[in-house]
Amino acid sequence: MTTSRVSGFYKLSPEERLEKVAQARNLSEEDKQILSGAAPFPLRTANAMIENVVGVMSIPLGIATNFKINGVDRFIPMATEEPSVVAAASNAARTSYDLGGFHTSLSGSIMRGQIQVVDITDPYGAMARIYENKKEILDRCNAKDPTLVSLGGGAIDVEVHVIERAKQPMVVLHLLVDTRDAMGANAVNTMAEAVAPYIEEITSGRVVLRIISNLADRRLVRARAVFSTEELGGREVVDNIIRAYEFAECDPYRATTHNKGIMNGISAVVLATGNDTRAVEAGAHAFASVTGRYRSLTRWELNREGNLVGTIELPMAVGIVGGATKSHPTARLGLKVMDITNAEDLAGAIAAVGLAQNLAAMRALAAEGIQKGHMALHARNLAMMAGAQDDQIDQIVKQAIQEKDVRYDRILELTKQLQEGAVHGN
Ligand SMILES: CC(C)(COP(=O)([O-])OP(=O)([O-])OC[C@H]1O[C@@H](n2cnc3c(N)ncnc32)[C@H](O)[C@@H]1OP(=O)([O-])[O-])[C@@H](O)C(=O)NCCC(=O)NCCSC(=O)C[C@@](C)(O)CC(=O)[O-]
Ligand SMILES: NC(=O)C1=CN([C@@H]2O[C@H](COP(=O)(O)OP(=O)(O)OC[C@H]3O[C@@H](n4cnc5c(N)ncnc54)[C@H](OP(=O)(O)O)[C@@H]3O)[C@@H](O)[C@H]2O)C=CC1
Repeated sequence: MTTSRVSGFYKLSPEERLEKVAQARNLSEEDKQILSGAAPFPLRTANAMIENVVGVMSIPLGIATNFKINGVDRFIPMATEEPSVVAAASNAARTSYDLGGFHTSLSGSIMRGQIQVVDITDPYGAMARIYENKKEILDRCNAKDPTLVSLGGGAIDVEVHVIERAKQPMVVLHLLVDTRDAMGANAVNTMAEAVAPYIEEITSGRVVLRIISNLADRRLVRARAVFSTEELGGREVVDNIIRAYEFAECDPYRATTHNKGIMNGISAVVLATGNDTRAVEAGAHAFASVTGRYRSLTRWELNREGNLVGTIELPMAVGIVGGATKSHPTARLGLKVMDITNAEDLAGAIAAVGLAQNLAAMRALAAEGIQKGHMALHARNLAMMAGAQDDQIDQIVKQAIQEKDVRYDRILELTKQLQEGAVHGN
């Protein structure tokens, strides 16, 4: 892989950017057609993916630059409708590049399936009977997914919880399943449904729900990076970033927006790789409140050299097989662009983007304010809304930024002026 540290990538045309990525990653002509949207997403594929299909909806796909993750340079595909997100991620990653980039780890690839058992008279007796029959439970589950077992995964353990606060006590069996390179919801749900009649037999209770839990606390990803205080704008800016982080740690109103900023990056990569954005988002927000207080998913501190150290920790249930990861042609290429061939590296890359995204937003908030960078990029959107032609957008945006007036009204005026001028000029 050539370097991901590409200065001025954003100044190239979309075709030139694609060519750079294609050269670095050996993309074929067909790959390029798919990524650029020149090869339309087949309706037949869409119709096989969801129900009542009438068409497809396109979302822009950008490439974040400057990411070095565990010593490997990676281009990061991001699918998002929000301006300044890709720029921000690239901007923050840039300030960590020369200090070694991002380092990541994953606690495992274990998901939890929950089996809820009600109408039980002796919940603690039932709990004991489940543990006594653990081997048979796991064998029955694993018989349902020989592929997963052959890959070193499968059901590996059970946990039993008694919920006493319910109107009637209930027993909840957690099936712990190593889903390897798959997100695992279908695999886990299949096992949970298959084993439920046996659980009823053991417990003399009645099973109601049999479903995966999205609080994937046995699949925690962690990322760490050191960011250059000098490149972030100096000690005052960095001190303000730490104050901003402390604000999020202590106040749920701020923490929610802080974490939304993190998810700007995370959801964009999750979507670009065909993974389930809702599963990751639900897991992230639940994890942010497991202590009983909703808090930041990141932590920020200074190292001995006075540089900023950022860390992030959250559940990351993503796969490189299963779901839409292989059936969606662009998602498949998302992994190729990143040069990722296992779910662990994918989880690490997503966490790195979340960390960078958080820093970029906090730096802007703690220095010049978010609107300067964000609105300058949003202005292109506004110009298009105002009816500007492709060759008029740059001029209108430049003028609005110069005037420090990036509002739709003003951009509409500028667009009209330019278009009337062009008509009169004729
Ligand atoms: C927007 C920037 C990056 C400009 O920042 P800048 O200082 O004008 O950028 P620069 O010209 O000095 O360039 C620095 C690097 O940024 C990147 N970059 C620079 N411009 C572009 C561009 N047009 N397209 C793509 N990449 C760009 C690029 O990597 C470039 O490196 P180079 O290529 O020159 O070596 C900066 O102001 C920034 O990081 N802002 C933060 C924006 C942000 O966080 N947006 C998220 C949406 S707001 C939100 O939803 C979340 C929030 C804010 O509420 C969360 C929270 O509250 O915590
Ligand atoms: N609450 C939630 O989050 C829910 C999410 N979903 C959806 O479930 C989907 C994800 O489920 P998932 O189980 O991952 O998808 P799949 O069932 O499509 O894929 C998983 C299967 O792929 C096979 N496989 C092949 N290679 C590997 C490998 N290297 N590692 C692991 N498995 C491998 C396995 O066996 P085999 O070949 O036998 O299939 C495995 O069971 C997503 O679309 C998600 O939206 C569904 C319900 C609820």
